[in-house]
This record gives sequence, structure tokens and C-alpha cells, in this order.
Amino acid sequence: MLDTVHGPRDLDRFNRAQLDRLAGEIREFLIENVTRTGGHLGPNLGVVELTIALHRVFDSPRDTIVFDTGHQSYVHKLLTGRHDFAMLRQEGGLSGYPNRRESEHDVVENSHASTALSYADGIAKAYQVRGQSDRRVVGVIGDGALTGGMAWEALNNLACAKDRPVVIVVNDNERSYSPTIGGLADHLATLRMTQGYEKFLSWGKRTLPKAPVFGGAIYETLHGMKKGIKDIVAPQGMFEDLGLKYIGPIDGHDLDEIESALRRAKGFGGPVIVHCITRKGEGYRLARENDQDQFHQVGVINPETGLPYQAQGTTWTDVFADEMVKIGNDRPDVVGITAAMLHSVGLHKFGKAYPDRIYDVGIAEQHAVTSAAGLAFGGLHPVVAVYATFLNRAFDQVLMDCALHRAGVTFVLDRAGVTGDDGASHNGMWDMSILQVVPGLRIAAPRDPGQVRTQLREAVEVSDAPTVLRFSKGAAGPEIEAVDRLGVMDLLRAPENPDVLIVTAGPMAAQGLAAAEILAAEGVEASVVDPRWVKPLDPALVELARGHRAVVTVEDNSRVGGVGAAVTQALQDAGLALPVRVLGIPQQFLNHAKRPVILERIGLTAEGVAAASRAALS
Ligand SMILES: Cc1ncc(C[n+]2csc(CCOP(=O)(O)OP(=O)(O)O)c2C)c(N)n1
Ligand SMILES: CC(=O)[C@@H](O)[C@H](O)COP(=O)(O)O
Ligand SMILES: [Mg+2]
Repeated sequence: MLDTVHGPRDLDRFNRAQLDRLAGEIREFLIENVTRTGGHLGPNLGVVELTIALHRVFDSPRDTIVFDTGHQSYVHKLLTGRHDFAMLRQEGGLSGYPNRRESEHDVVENSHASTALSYADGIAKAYQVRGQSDRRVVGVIGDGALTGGMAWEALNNLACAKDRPVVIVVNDNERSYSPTIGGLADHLATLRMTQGYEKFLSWGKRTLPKAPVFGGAIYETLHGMKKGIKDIVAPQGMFEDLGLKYIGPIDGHDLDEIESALRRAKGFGGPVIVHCITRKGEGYRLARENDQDQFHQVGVINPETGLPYQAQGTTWTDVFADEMVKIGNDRPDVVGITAAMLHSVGLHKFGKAYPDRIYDVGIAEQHAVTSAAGLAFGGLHPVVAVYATFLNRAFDQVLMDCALHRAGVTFVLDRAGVTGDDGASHNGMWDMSILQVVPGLRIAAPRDPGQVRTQLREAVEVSDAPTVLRFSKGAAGPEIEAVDRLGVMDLLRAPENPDVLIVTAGPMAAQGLAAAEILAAEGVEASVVDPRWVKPLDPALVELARGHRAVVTVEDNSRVGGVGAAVTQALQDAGLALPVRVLGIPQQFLNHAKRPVILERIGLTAEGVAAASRAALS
């Protein structure tokens, strides 16, 4: 049946039994394909019926369906005719998120959470201004994404627009990776509690009016009591308090129930919430039984066992995770903060060892940063661990709440540099550029596991300025020994009569040293230096450069406004007119592909550094 679905309208001809079969085929497809390529298996298994119902009730692309975060859009892709998942998240294959180049049914490409309702608000306004108010707009947002502040900014606007028919579908599976936290999660839980009451009411609606004499009256009484009981059992839904019509909670795996609720919502003619209760990993026992994250994001795994075929080895995250536990023992003032990604960012071991010193703030990076400024004000040293790309949205909080107040907060940016699989919005390619402009903030780019440990300790020692430590996704690189120390910098290669100075940030030290060997074979001698702290640069770097004929910098960050730009500026400020070549990520959005493929393409390789050195010397 799935093979016959080339677009949403193909769903209209199926009856309920066929739709159930289609849902089963989709689950089989997802398990078979996503365990082979890696990807967001759990979230997509949880939205099979929901997505089928969405595309049966609404007429995409005339109606617009916006997925929040977009990691749960594989079913949407299948129903809009994209069945080739063989190269999912790889070069030339389907993106792991909606992608406008793939389909007219796709809207929001970025994977950053909590943005869908703002998009929906804007799209609905546009349709209204253009006289197309008959076009429905649907925002599908998870309970995790709903903990993001931007979602509430949008709800505040959506709620007051009584004449704009935006349908907000809350996909509530009670989890981000881990169980969703906070007051909102508790509120959603109380609303879920009334699900039993809803079922009782729908039983009443079906049976009582047929009951002789008092049946109808009894039903009306019960229905009238509904609000009352809901107030008792589930405090008056805050959504309704906001002015949003609330429908639910409904069983997000019962096609009839979802379709019925969506049709009611569609016909309502104003902002309305449909609260769907779903189960992440539904239909795949191994996912459902996975306590950590219900297979939120799997690598290439054996579908029979749920285990990876190859052990990943020690990752940069592992090195951080272990050192944090040791620091936690030495420094009772150190606390950890995660934005709903406890294991992904490596704070799970710290949290287990020091359960009173770990905070999961939900998908709320801005809050995480300013809350950290508060923790520092209160005499503690917070370590905020987030993916580099997600810190972008908390730039003002870093600048104003931390740096302006000289707060001793340490930011650990995982997934810094090219990540690859998750596409343009996930590469950690902007942090060493945007943070360059933050007065007082210091940035460390460790080149190997030993430096992660050393520089993390150096960072948490700083109590009068924010510090940043950034490292890549995946397996940690080899230890790279220094041949000398110059200020805070490590000299990695120091020939007698050097021609070119190669300045490497972080793990690009490996490329820099390999390039030096290539050059040496050509009779060109290269010094290689790791600044270790790339902001502020050690003034000794300029003195070191004086002994060379050219300088090349290389970083796994945007080349615009990054470390290379800072080095160039330092040389100019010192009146040192040396040829400089800056290697980094070009100022473009990088489509999904494997990390090595991208690094090769953009020249962040040994040969790339060697070629830049030859050019600088010519
Ligand atoms: C700003 C931001 N922070 C963190 C993430 C990482 N992330 C991706 S999905 C996810 C959990 C989303 O939970 P929910 O919205 O409930 O969707 P579900 O996976 O449960 O369907 C997180 C934290 C992100 N994509 N964007
Ligand atoms: C959708 C999202 O933002 C995360 O699930 C992300 O895909 C995880 O990336 P990693 O696989 O690098 O942890
Ligand atoms: Mg969720």
C-alpha cells in the first residue's frame, strides 16, 4: 500500500482497515531503513497515525503543515512521495529534516526546536493579508519543543488572533530525549489524566442519549460537569486560559480519533490546540524499552538487537563526561546545566554522581545561559553543555547576562565544527565567529583528549569571565604532543629555519602537522602552533610569526570572523605585513553529507593546508 502513495490525496481512497495496514507498512519501512542508515527512528515511529491523519484532513500544500524541529518528518516524506531512504542524511540522499528543494510540501528546514508556531503565525498572517484565509495552517510541535520560550511567544500571538485558523498539534510523548521536564510537562500530564474522562464522555455520548427517558439528560449533565471535573482533575488548561480552544487529550495512535479531532479543529475557524498523546518508538519493542531516549536518534544498528554493528570508541563527549565527574569531586561549587540533552552532551555521569548539582532546563538554551549567570552570582560555577549550533540562539544572554557581568560560567560546546549528517542547521560552524565579539569571554579549542581535560580545568578556574570549550562530534582524535610551550600556546613543530607558520585551532592540529610533512618533502619548512586559547590570542603569537615568511591558519569554524580573522588582525595591529591564508568553513550553508566528505570538499585537509602554504609563500 505504501508503494501506491505518491501524494497525500492518495490516502483518501483508503478505508480504516487499509489505513491500519498502511501504518504497519510504514513502521516496517522505518525500522528496516533507518536502522540501516541511522536517524531519528523513535520520533517517527511515534507519529505514523498522526501524520496520516494530518494529510487526510488537511490538503497540503494548499494547506500548510509545519513540523517543529523536523526530525519527525520521515512519515510526512513517505506520504508526500519520497520513498528512497537508502541515502538518508547522506550526500545526494534525503535530508533528515524537511527540505524545500525536495518537496513543495516542506516548509521549515532547520532542526532548531521551538520555531514552528512562530512560522505558523507568520504564514497565517500572510494568507490573511493575501486574502487566502481558506488555507489552513497547522503547526506540529512536540512536548519537548514546547518547553522552548519561542513557542510561548508564538502561542501568545496565536491566542489573540481569533480570526486566524491556526491549528496547533501538540505531539505529546512525554519526552524530549529523556522525560520532558518542568511545569509544562506536569500540566500536560494532568491533561493526559483526563484522557480517561474523555473516553468516558465519548462512551456517554454514544450510549446515553439512546438510553430511555433520562439518558439524554444524564449525558447533558455529565457533559456539563466535564468542565467542572476537568478543573478538579486537571487544573483549567492553561491553553484555554490563554484563549486557545483546547481539544484533547486524544489517543495519537487511534486514526479515527485523531481525524475526528483534526476535522473539528479545522472547522473551528480560530486558533485551536489538538493535544495528541503518542508513544515514541511505537511499534518497535526495542525502542519502547530503551529508557535513555527510546531510540530518539540511532546510528547504524542491528534491527534485531538494537545494538550498533561497530562500537564507536571513545568520543570527545566521553572525555568531557569523565573529566566532569572528577572536577565535580574536586570542586563542590561546579554544577551542570543541560538543555534536554543530558546524555548527548555528556553530563549524565556528572548528574548520576551529583544529582543535586545537575539541571535539565528543557529545550531552553536562552534560559540555561541566564540561569547560569544567576548560579554564578549565587557563588557557584556552572558548566553549560550544549551543542555549538544551539548556543547561537542564546548569544545575547552570553553577551549581556554573562560577559557584561563577568560571570564565571563555562560553556562546553559539543558538536563544534562540521557535523555533517544533520545538515546545514546542525554544523557547529559559527561559535568561534560570533563569540569573538564578546568582551572578556575566552575560548579554548582543545586539540586532543588530553587538552580537553587540561583546558576544561583551566576554564573552570576562571571565575571573572565566561569561558568556552569547544570540540567536535564523534570519535576523539589522537593525543598530539607539544615540542615546546610558548606562553599559553603549544608548539607542535619547530624547525630551525621555518618558512611558514601554520596556526591550528583544535583538532585541526592533525591536518596542520600532516601538511608540514607534505611541505617538508618539498623542502619547505613549516612551524605548527596550537594557540590552545584562541580568544584572546597570546601576544607571543605575533612574535613567533616574525620569524616566518608567511602564515596559514586552519579552523573547523566559519572562516569569516573566526580565529584566522583574529590572527590576521593581530598581525596587522603589530604592523607585521606577512602573507596570510585563512582556512575555514566557507560562508555557506553546508548540505547534509558525512563529515569527511565535507572537510575534503572545503579543503580542511592536510593537502588543503599545504596548498595554502605554497600559495602564501609564492
Ligand atoms: C534549540 C534546540 N535545542 C536542542 C535540540 C536537540 N533536540 C532535537 S529533538 C529534541 C527533543 C525534541 O523533543 P520533542 O519536541 O518532544 O519531540 P519528540 O522527539 O519527542 O517527537 C532535542 C532536544 C534542537 N533540535 N534544537
Ligand atoms: C534533531 C536534533 O537536533 C538532535 O536529535 C540531533 O539530530 C542529534 O545529533 P547527534 O546525533 O549529533 O547527537
Ligand atoms: Mg516529545
